[in-house]
Amino acid sequence: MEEIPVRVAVRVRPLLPKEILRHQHVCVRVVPNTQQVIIGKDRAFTFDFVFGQKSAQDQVYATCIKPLVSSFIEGYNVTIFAYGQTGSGKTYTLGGGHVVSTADEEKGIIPRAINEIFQSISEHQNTEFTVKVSYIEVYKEELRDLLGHETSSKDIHIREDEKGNTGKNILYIF
Ligand SMILES: Nc1ncnc2c1ncn2[C@@H]1O[C@H](COP(=O)(O)OP(=O)(O)OP(=O)(O)O)[C@@H](O)[C@H]1O
Repeated sequence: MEEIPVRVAVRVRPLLPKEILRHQHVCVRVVPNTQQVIIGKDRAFTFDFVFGQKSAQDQVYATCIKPLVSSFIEGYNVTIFAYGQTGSGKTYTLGGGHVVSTADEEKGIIPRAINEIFQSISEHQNTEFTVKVSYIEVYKEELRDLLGHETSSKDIHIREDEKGNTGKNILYIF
């Protein structure tokens, strides 16, 4: 992947059944064969990646996440985050919801990336790996450990070290 530090992907989600029942309509149009969306009649915006209503989870993963996971496996720091108003599809795209019961093709970024990381680990028999995971919710300035409900929010700290890495004093869950 080309050396661009930040890339932005936009994904348009389909209308939900309740929105169809209320006769709501989609106001964003993806221009075919471009990375452009048009809002309303003529307000065009260009992004690094654009995914339309019919885009599949594997398409999103293969296009903009897989190359980052490969870089991560090679030792680079990588951040992927979803941003958008409530109900816009962040959880769906990240696939952090009911992962265990989700059909394979519906799985989002997190389970796909985890699979790929462990697949890569299993292919490197002579190397020792340590995988640490933390899953923290930040809500109204409060931190919550989503993997350990008994952890008090007071015991979780986000700190930055001299190299700008966060996580050194953050709570790790093994
Ligand atoms: N690409 C998609 N295809 C089909 N359904 C989708 C898609 N994106 C989102 N949805 C559905 O839209 C609804 C809202 O999505 P989701 O819960 O992911 O939003 P969110 O941005 O995480 O919201 P919040 O910020 O409130 O947690 C869910 O029912 C989800 O299944």
